[in-house]
Amino acid sequence: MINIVLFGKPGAGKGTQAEFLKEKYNLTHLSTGDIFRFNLKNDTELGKKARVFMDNGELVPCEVTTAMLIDEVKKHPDTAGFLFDGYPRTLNQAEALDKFLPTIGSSVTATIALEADDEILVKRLLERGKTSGRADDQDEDKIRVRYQEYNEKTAPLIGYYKEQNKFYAVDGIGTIDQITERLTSVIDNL
Ligand SMILES: Nc1ncnc2c1ncn2[C@@H]1O[C@H](COP(=O)(O)OP(=O)(O)O)[C@@H](O)[C@H]1O
Repeated sequence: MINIVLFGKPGAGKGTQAEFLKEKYNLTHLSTGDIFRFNLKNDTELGKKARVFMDNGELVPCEVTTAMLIDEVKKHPDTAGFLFDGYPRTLNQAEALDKFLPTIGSSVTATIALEADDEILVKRLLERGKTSGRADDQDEDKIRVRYQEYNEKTAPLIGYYKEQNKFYAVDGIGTIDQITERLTSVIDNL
């Protein structure tokens, strides 16, 4: 089983690249943002718990997120592997994943970061906000909160995965194809 964590700041292109990678490597794509948005739209219990955090650009509490992620993983017992997109986003979540995956005989294979400059990303998100209908993409203040969350809570994961020799970074600026190419060359050499 191959498990890839796609890592990057909001707007770095994780979702776009995940669409290509999941086809190429036959992976199950789990996007916590997409799962939360689905639950928000359908007004589920989970959606009710997540809404206020998401609308403000804050992270949803780890207990809620991890329980949801584990449930999703368990729905795919026969998969060739997972492409985690948006999870883990805190050290607590990374540790939870490292505890859980061995219970299904697996582990994180690699974490690959899409790197890009904040100012470019903020512009991309505001552009996306015009068509995506995502409340968290339409307001620059909320976008800034997401970057603050990233810097405080998510950036420390780089060190966590480097210590395990599982961290790779690729340049996230270029055409979609160029970036897919960079990601596949990392994965093919794992
Ligand atoms: N692993 C996570 N832990 C906590 N909250 C999360 C997680 N993944 C997604 N969320 C919530 O969903 C929102 C949108 O997620 P996502 O679409 O991945 O955002 P982004 O475009 O900012 O990368 C986040 O701002 C956060 O509120």
